[in-house]
Amino acid sequence: MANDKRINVLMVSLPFQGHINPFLKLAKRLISKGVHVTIATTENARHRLPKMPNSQSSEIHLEFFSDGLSFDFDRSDQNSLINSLYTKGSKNLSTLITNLTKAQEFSCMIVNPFVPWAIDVANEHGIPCAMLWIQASAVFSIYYRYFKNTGDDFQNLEDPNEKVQLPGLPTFKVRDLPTLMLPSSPDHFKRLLMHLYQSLDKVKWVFGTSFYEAEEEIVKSMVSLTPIYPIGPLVSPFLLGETETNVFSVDLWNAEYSCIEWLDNKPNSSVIYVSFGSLIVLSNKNIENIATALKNSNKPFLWVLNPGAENKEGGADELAFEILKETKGRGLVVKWCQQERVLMHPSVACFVSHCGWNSTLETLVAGVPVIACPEWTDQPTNAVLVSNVFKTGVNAKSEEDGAINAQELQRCIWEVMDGPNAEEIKNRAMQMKDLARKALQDGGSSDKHINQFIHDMIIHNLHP
Ligand SMILES: O=c1ccn([C@@H]2O[C@H](COP(=O)(O)OP(=O)(O)O[C@H]3O[C@H](CO)[C@@H](O)[C@H](O)[C@H]3O)[C@@H](O)[C@H]2O)c(=O)[nH]1
Repeated sequence: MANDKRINVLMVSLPFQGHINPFLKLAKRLISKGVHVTIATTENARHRLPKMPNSQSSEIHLEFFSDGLSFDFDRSDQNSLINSLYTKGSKNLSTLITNLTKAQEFSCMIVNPFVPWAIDVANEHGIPCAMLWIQASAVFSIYYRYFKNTGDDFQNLEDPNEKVQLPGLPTFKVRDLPTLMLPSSPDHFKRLLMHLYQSLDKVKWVFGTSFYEAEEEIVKSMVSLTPIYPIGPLVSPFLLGETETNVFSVDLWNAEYSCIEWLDNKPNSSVIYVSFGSLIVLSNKNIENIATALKNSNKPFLWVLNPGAENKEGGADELAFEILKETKGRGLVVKWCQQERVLMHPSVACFVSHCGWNSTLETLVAGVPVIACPEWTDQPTNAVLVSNVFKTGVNAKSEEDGAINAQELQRCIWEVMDGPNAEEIKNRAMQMKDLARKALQDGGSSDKHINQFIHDMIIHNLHP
């Protein structure tokens, strides 16, 4: 084993876009402070993420291990993927670490929460472990109280309208909680989260991708339990007004650059941007309801109906064609765009979003008001954060079956763009933009947490 005392960090994440990108952003921060970073992800990333930075051209060293499944296995079968990662992926990661540590010593392994078995692998190898929580600190805190059963906070999860009052958070309803803890969620997710929370005593540091000023009360409420240190917003440097010297993000699909030219020809603060992230497959009913709201809103719109939206029912492309015909050139429908550039474009007025955490953080940094249409996992909770904590948008009430309601969406678009509260929402969004940028600047709250982490690793290297 090498005996030099430089700081080498090994990060472990699955190659989903919303999972690996925050790791790449953190890697950039650490590298800028002299830390050497290796990221290990599963082999299928090579095919899944066409724009993955390659090890030769980037300062990040990339390593791959097999998740134990064949190349053509359908990984949307999450139960099989999780099982294979537990039985085979963990062994393959361990072998990789054995080989890597012949040449270098790792001061820390930073793991993605959705691979909790990696915490055990770090422990077996005697490497101090940190976790980068890739969702809102609020979600970390809610799961914590549920999976560690810290009190009687959750009386009746069967009733979506039951109220839940948790420290540091506004009053929630059961329907606003992260869906993975609800009775309707498949057991494999609950087992995974239970394992994660049971393993927390083996984790030396928990970091969040958010920033202190956005979730101050929540962060404070965790101090006496397991503290979470926000080190974000971990978003693209472009959004933060920094120059991007190297590729530090990956994209699932190639972006359609025509969007920016199209936006260039629209008046300031006039366009509704619509996107549901990289995983959600919109039902035809939801596509139709969004289309109706956009048509009746009478404003220009840019809609990302991504390749995933070619849903099992079929017909998303035909529906998109119909919308464009009916709105007579007011809209543009694309399969993928450079979201960060779209959000920073002066023509964009608001974002109709599923409230995936990365998109939510990006809206905070860009100062763009949100109309939240959450679907599952952390999105309902993020939607409440947007409307009741950040106060940078509104939460569109869904129908009883969870579908998007066209009239409600149209009303929310009006509220955010033209209603009596529109100015206040925009002002609040601009305040958050300012706070988000300051957090990562020298001496900002996130910068201090990153410096403290590096300091702790140096001390550990000196006194292992
Ligand atoms: O046309 C597009 C659309 C999206 N994006 C980017 O894709 C990412 C999407 O991430 P996110 O908003 O987090 O959504 P998902 O891809 O759906 O992320 C999954 O993972 C997140 C992190 O765990 C969770 O918060 C979400 O609920 C879950 O669906 C963002 O960085 C966007 O900028 C683009 O670049 N171009």
